[in-house]
Amino acid sequence: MMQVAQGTPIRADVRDKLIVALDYPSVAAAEAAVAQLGDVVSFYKIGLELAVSGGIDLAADLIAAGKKVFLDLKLHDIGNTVERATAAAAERGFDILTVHAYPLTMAAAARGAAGSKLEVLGVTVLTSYDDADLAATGVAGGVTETVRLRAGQAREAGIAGVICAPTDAAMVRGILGPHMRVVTPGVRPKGAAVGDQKRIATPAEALAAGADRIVVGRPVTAAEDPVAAARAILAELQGA
Ligand SMILES: O=C(O)c1cc(=O)[nH]c(=O)n1[C@@H]1O[C@H](COP(=O)(O)O)[C@@H](O)[C@H]1O
Repeated sequence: MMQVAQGTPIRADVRDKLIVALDYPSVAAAEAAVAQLGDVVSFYKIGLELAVSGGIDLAADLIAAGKKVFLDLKLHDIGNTVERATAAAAERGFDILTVHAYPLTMAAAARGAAGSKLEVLGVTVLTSYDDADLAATGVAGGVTETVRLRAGQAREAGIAGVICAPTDAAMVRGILGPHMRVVTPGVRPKGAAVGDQKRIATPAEALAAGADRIVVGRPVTAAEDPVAAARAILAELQGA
């Protein structure tokens, strides 16, 4: 990895590769984080905790401020419900929406997003799962086999791409080819607390394996200095 000197400006295309997960218990806490991160971060994720706490409406303010916004609801329901919820997310101007990578769910989301800029990403196997966790759900194959199957099904469904662990990214990139999206959570800078993640890699490793973007939560949001943490990750991505 090339070292990027401290203070080197981060290119806009590199900035968009870091998606910071706003996993906060209130809109006020999320707004404070966004204000603190300022121009350093250009892409945010609104996930379950913030959405349940009234955070979906925060997207309009973020979009008005020129940020990109990822709505992480990991939808999985009957086709009609998924299609309509996806169309509603597209209408609200989100850039990314997640669904679980089941064929009928992905196909319904593809219909809901048709004609919009919304990128639907299929969650293959959660980064907090290992082979034993997956087996406990009744899925027959291991993590690698299941990610391989679901990545192929995402391609068939005509959605924009997938969410996978950085440790799966090289295999997934091989299945999806150069034009579909590969987005990886489970990213930990060297020395960062791992928490409940099980299949992890560093920001530079994720990019080298073929990820377009990485999703990072606690290594930024729980850092003593979130701005410095985000800058360090961006410098690592720029040097990768
Ligand atoms: O869809 C996701 O974003 C997601 C999928 C996955 O397999 N694993 C995963 O951690 N995520 C999300 O990515 C973020 C990771 O947060 P940290 O572990 O704090 O970096 C959380 O908001 C998770 O909900």
